Amino acid sequence: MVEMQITEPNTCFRGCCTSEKIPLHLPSSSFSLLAPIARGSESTVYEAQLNGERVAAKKPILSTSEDLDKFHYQLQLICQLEHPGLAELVAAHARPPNYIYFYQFYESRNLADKLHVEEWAPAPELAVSIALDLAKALEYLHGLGIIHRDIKPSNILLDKDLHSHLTDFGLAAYKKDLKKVSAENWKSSGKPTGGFHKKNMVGTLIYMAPEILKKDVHTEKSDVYSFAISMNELLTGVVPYTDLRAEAQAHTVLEMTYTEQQLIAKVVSEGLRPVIATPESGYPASLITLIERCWNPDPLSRPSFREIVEVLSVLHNKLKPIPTTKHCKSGESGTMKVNQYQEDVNWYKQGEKLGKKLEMQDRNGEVFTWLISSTETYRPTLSWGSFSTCGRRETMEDAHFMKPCMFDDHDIHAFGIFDGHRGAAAAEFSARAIPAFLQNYYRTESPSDMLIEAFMKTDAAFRDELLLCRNSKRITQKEWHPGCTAITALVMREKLYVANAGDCRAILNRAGQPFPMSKDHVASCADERERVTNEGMDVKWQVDTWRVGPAALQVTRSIGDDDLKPAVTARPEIIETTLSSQDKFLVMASDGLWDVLTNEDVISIIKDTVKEPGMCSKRLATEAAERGSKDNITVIVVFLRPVSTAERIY
Ligand SMILES: Nc1ncnc2c1ncn2[C@@H]1O[C@H](COP(=O)(O)OP(=O)(O)OP(=O)(O)O)[C@@H](O)[C@H]1O
Ligand SMILES: [Mn+2]
Ligand SMILES: [Mn+2]
Repeated sequence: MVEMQITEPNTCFRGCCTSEKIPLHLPSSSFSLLAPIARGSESTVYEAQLNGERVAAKKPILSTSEDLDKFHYQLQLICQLEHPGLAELVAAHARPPNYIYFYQFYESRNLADKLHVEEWAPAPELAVSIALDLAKALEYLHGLGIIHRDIKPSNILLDKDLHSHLTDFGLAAYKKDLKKVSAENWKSSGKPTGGFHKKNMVGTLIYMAPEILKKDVHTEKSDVYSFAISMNELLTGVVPYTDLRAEAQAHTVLEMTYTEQQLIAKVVSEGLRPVIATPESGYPASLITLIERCWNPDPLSRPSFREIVEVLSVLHNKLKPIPTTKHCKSGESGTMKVNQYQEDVNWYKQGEKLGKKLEMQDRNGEVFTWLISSTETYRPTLSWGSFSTCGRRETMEDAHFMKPCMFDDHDIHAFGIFDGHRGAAAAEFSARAIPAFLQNYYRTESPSDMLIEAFMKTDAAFRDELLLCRNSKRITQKEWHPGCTAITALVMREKLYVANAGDCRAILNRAGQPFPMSKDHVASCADERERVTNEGMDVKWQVDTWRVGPAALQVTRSIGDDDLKPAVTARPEIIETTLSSQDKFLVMASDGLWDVLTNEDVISIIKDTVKEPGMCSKRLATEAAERGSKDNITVIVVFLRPVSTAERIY
């Protein structure tokens, strides 16, 4: 216990904080900060010496006068507290230039580290006694009219006898002061621990009551909810939702992941809760029932801490010590590590190899009439460029190709974008195979047929190749079914054909207006949903949208995805049009762009960008990333009219 000398007048710099117990200003010689223990977004906690004793020094980052006001508010509040279940403030320094809280040092770390770093599994009677300590402390706080607002295992400190002490009063406030706070204010004032700071969001979010996630005002009952989530974590040893949550985003494919937004939605509207402790683990049913009551969606149905203390006290008296059991660690869920399945397959190369095979086939010198120059007089003048970025994703699964002057003809050009899911394999393969097929399928009836053939044949070839690799054990994972969406534009003299399967998109700037050259094939589109269902594949609303089959694919057409064939077809939809001088440029992109930019946005962004297709592509991708796109982004811009040098140079 640290014995403190108090120098009068014992107040903070402003004179608003007073205490009879602890000093509020200290000679600088009396303390020294040693190593930092924890760095939060709003404060750093140090191991420190105060008059020769070991303490924890919490130094908040105070950069605005608001922060200073908050410090004084918090200090006044903490000075009122005295309870064995709360971390004990032994001194404070509340004068410039130093604003520091000094707490008694609790040596057995915080409950989160204890559970997840140390993998500590307390015997049931110890877990119940920790819960009881905590419930008593909260009953005490609520009795003073104070709401803690940040109950979570990392704010529960254990002393050497494993008694718990609630700390971190950074968000604690008198209930009377909270009433007036509007949702908006709260959102910004609760920035650091309150969790609306993106970086820290998840850690705290999972303890927040549904009404808080809906931005209602905190009440005692929201503390009850956070208490329940924390106690269940103590009983199970599992971080809430880690069985569901993983790093990757549920995007085109739902890879068992829950993004933050989706988690909120589920907790709020579907009553999702962490997996609850089971009676087999040695906990009495009444404790499990109590937790369920405490995380009831309706705050009014949750018990008060007075009642919780009653129930826990009875339990505590009843529980006989039983041997400790080791927690079962939650499994490595989530992101598929595709690279582990396929070590030495280069899918670009596989696609190229296919092209070589096709070239060797006999062409017979046959040329179809549609390949012969038409009599139309209009000819677009093309210039093209592309840009692609991994964006915020860890892996790049987009691929593309640009093939000008096909068939050695200056008036025939092709461009394609492929957006992979469940790995990049299908996208990389298709980016080489599609142009190869186009080169070799001119004996079809029409350019549209040629495009359809190219897609269908590429899909078949890719799935064959995958099977081959599986049989030769170059791919070890049986249940790996990579796929990609695909879009390909073919400019043939004055004609433009766009083949699309999936959710990439192409638009023309026609007379200044966006002119769609493709339709998104996603399960949220009723026609597509019906088509897939008729093919005998389930389409269900999952997490955030309609999704296809067990793989929960968001798109309804793709190359690959052999677990979903034939319902998720590779057959593209073709849109064709005749180009005229009205048509300024074509923009094609993967959904990473269209997720955040409308067709109109795209047209207007190019309008004020240097008229160089590569730069336009880059500008669009950058803009999309800035607007929050979380996906890979690939853009191809094709100007269809001569661009003046003045504009090019800018
Ligand atoms: N009195 C103490 N004794 C030992 N360790 C402490 C003490 N106070 C804090 N810590 C350690 O520092 C960590 C952060 O403390 P605290 O929650 O008060 O800071 P914070 O900056 O508000 O954190 P947060 O990121 O939750 O907002 C605790 O989880 C604990 O590991
Ligand atoms: Mn904390
Ligand atoms: Mn905090």
